[in-house]
Amino acid sequence: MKRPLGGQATTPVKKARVETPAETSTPAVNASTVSEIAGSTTVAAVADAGRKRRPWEQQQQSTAPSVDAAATTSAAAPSAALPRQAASSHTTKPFGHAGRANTGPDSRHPDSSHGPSHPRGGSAAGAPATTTATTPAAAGAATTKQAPAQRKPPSASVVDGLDYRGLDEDADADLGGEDELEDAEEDDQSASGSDESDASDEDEAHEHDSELDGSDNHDGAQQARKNGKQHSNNNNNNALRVLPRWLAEPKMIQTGVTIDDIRDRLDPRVVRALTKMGIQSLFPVQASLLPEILGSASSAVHPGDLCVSSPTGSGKTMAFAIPIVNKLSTRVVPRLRALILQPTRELAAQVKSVFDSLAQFTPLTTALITGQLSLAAEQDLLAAGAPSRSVLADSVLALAGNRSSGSAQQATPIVLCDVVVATPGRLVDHLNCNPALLDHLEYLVLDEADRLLSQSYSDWLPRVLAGRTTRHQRAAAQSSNNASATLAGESGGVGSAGYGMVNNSSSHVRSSDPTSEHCCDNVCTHCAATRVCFTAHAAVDHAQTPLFRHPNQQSGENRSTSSRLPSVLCGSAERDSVCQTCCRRRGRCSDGHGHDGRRPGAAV
Ligand SMILES: Nc1ncnc2c1ncn2[C@@H]1O[C@H](COP(=O)(O)OP(=O)(O)OP(=O)(O)O)[C@@H](O)[C@H]1O
Repeated sequence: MKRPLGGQATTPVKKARVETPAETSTPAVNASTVSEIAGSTTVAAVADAGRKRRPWEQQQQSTAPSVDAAATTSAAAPSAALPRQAASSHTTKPFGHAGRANTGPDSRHPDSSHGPSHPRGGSAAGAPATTTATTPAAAGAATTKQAPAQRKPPSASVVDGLDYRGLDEDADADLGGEDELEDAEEDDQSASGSDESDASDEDEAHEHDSELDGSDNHDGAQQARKNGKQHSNNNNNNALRVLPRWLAEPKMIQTGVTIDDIRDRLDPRVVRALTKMGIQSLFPVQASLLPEILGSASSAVHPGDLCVSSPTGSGKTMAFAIPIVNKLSTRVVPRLRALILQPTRELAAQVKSVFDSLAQFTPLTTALITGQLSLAAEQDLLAAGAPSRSVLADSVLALAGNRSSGSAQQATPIVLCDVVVATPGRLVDHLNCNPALLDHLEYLVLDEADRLLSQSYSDWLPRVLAGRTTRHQRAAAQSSNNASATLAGESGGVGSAGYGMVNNSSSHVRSSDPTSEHCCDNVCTHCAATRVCFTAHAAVDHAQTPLFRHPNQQSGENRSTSSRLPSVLCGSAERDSVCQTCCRRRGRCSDGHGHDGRRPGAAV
């Protein structure tokens, strides 16, 4: 019974494809993209509806359309093969355009909060369901002029759940901002017309839905802009801004960086270890960090504090382990120069194995201090570096004059391992036994920093800072050269005078100033791949914690010159793989995780 209609509808579709290749490419893309979401059956309905309008559209251009003609055309759209829902939509909508608008967005967005604005089934009499369709002439014009343009952007932009129409169409007007985050916030405010608290789930969903519901309005806004009279940023943002700028325009970093690209800055023994480990190219977080850190190390300018936040498994451990091993591999006298703190024993053991692998061709040793052994046994590890190196340890101790070779006890044990991976509680135990434990510390890594700082037991942090202070004061008192004078003037430097990098304040601002854009450059990495923001905005949060503040530093002191702790700070947890500043500003995490807006480390 419906077969003739269906047959009539099918034929023009194929003809349309042949006659206008440029136009047929758009429905083809539309069908393929929608099919991923709506399924092939619905796609056929959508595609057929679009194509079957063409004969009618041509008629619309030559003669004034009537409601009857439109109804007849739309009634011809569904074929017997179409699903009931699709057929119903086309039957009740007087115009193919309205029918498609009802079917398309609904099928693309299962949650479809805009559904009520397009009542499913409409009126039995075929009353227009949208404003566009209430005036036949206007509807005809809109259909013939807007249908091809309208199909392309929504289907291409929403298929992955993201909308980039603003980028494609308004790049000239929207890309002028300097502070992306601030711009995004302003955009949000201008779009919603209210304060930050309005940028909640509901508001964002409303924005999105409004964008999709008002596809006709969207086209109208496009047309208005093309007329050139309403070309202002505000209007564009109101019409097209769906995603915040920081999410729609992630910073892109160079990919495909290989070990060969940084080979000249790596110790050959480290390269050999990496090759043996099967690492040939760098993960994005490594490609972003390693050139920065290694370059600074080779030029004897310390990179300063770094705060990195990236998802679990993205390669952060290597990102800080490679430069540390590379730098320490040339040391002469073994001393504890790198301390990596982990929230759990298991994580500590994993990181130790990474350091062992990386340093396997170097004399560096790594000790695991997690409380799994007795305190005395761990002290032996620290003193010997490794059991196999006890002879060397004795020799060095003898040279140092701390004890004669073979003596049973020492007053102040010297730590001869180069790297210590510890849990905070056990570290404090050792600090109690040996206040000079961190005397030679150059690198402090707080891995999983948010977990470390959120632990109820956080006494370790002032103890570590106190250890730095002791060393700092001792260096200032014992030496009067420039380096130590600089140390005395700097609050927070734990680097020894021999390291020679804490006295170049200008070079420190670049990466130790958590508010600088360069800091963002250092750590904004995976956004493009994961569509989540984990930028250096988090660094601002971390920097506001006491972690970066020297005990003698006043709260109002300039952070860029005070946070001279030569460290690489990697903080991450799955919950915090989204920029927390953005979370607070948006009222939620962009990945759907809840966030209480509490500053990381606030409990400290
Ligand atoms: N450049 C690389 N090439 C190949 N594999 C790598 C590379 N970097 C790291 N890996 C591997 O990827 C895995 C995850 O790396 P890693 O543990 O460093 O990630 P992570 O971000 O530190 O994770 P977590 O947040 O759990 O600490 C490890 O098995 C590691 O060996």
